Amino acid sequence: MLPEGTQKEQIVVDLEPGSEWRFESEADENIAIRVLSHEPVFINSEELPLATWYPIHRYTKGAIYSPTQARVEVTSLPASQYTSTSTIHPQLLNVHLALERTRLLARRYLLSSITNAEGIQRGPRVMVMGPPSSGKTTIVKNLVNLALSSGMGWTVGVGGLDPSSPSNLIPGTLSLSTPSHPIPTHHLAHPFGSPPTSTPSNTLSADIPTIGWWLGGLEPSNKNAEVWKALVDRMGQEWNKRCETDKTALASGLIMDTSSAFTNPLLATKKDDPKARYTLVSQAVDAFDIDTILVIGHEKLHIDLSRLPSLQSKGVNVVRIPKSGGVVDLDDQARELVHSFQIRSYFYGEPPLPIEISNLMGKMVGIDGSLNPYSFQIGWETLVVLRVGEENSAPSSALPLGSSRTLSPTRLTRVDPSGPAHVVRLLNTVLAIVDIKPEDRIKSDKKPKIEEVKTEGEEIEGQEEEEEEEDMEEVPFVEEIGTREVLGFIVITAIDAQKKKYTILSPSPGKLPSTVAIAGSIEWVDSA
Ligand SMILES: Nc1ncnc2c1ncn2[C@@H]1O[C@H](COP(=O)(O)OP(=O)(O)OP(=O)(O)O)[C@@H](O)[C@H]1O
Repeated sequence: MLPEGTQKEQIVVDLEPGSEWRFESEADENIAIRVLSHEPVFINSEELPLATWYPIHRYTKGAIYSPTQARVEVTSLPASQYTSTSTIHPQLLNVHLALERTRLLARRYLLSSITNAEGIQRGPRVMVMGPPSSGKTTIVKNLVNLALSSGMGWTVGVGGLDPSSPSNLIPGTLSLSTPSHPIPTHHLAHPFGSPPTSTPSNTLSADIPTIGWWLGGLEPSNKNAEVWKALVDRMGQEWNKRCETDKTALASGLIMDTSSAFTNPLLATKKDDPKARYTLVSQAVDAFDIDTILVIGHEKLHIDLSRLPSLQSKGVNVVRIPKSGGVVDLDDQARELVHSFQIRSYFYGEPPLPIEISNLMGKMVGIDGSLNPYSFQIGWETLVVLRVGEENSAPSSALPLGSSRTLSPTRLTRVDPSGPAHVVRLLNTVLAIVDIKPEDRIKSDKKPKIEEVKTEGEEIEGQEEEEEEEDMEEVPFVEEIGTREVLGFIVITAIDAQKKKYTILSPSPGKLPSTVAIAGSIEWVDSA
């Protein structure tokens, strides 16, 4: 706080027409921005409100774009900041206008049966591809925000096929969300807004309905390719189901972020079809009926995809757009930090406004509230922890000579916490909770013990008295539950091997919606 009577010097950034002010805020740099002039100014195509402070939390990287001459005030200048007139906004606007035209024609067809020369009957379905740190997420966000700001009432679907930068859930998840208002860029936790499950309703970013599917890893690989395919198929079915009943969603279309692993032509190529290329790209195109692929920068990828027979036969339009000069190359440490932030804000809600910003004079945009996560103990036998996929089964070399594996690639393995290796592996593990219906149970003599979870850290009644030891190896559920949409996430924060109990962190109090959880390779330790 400044001593009374001292006037803090006003810091003003003047923006030339068509320029952007780029910033990278560091660990101790929380800033706020407000627009002083009457011309519109945008952050990732979300218009900043006039004369209202817009907070930007530490570690955020981004750019403020102004199509005309404009002035913004900042509370302090981050160490790394500059203005540039080389922006890709005009190209993004061109792409947006083409998509908007498709949406309008689709809506006329769907609502009034007015046909068009091109035979457009539904909105655009776009997939954005590019190498790591090429600006994929930023471009998706801009295109979504441009559509949501158009005043046409679109409800564009946002597909997250990049589990390392999940649209608005936890790293390791594939997601589908349908925002109805422009998505803000005030912190790096949720690039596409916060899921309603983790944040109370508010005025700025939350309340974005989101469905998630758990890969449990940060990218598709040859090892998890079959699980990935099953998840993507399910996502595609979900999207198509929605479009069958919701004409606005069908006309609004879908914009999809993808993993940078998609740029690897040999990803998921199998020995029995060695010539197959971009297998997972073709599969995603099929699952979502994608009609346009935007390739950022990468010339070879653009040519490869333009010539790919599976895409050519479907008439997929492959368009190359330039990479923004402002995109920041994120190293492993920065990525880990983002993941940790994302998981933390899933449980604790949006970070509170830093003191240096919350004390500002003048209007401030509405911000999300924090959450009160909840910790409790649950018995090993009560919480059934499973893993999905071949990765978790014994290596082929361990099989008897001459025999080959006939196991399903999406098979379930139950984690037996009594094995010392498992206990160590489960500590700090993020688990996805899956819904179990009565018909998912495989009938067996020994029934799985699925209990109600008691809250407030109480003992789970009756557990100690249980005489018959359950077979911890047995998976009492159909395989399909492993690739089902998830209900939420928990973290195992401690393990008591003597009492055979896990301590669990859950985003909200009350009993768990299900006691069947899927583990992956995502871990989290709260270091905030
Ligand atoms: N024009 C810009 N000015 C400043 N920063 C930018 C600009 N465009 C993107 N960034 C920042 O660069 C970083 C990387 O961009 P982004 O996350 O969009 O890339 P990506 O290709 O999706 O990355 P990933 O490899 O994680 O999938 C992000 O922090 C983003 O905010």
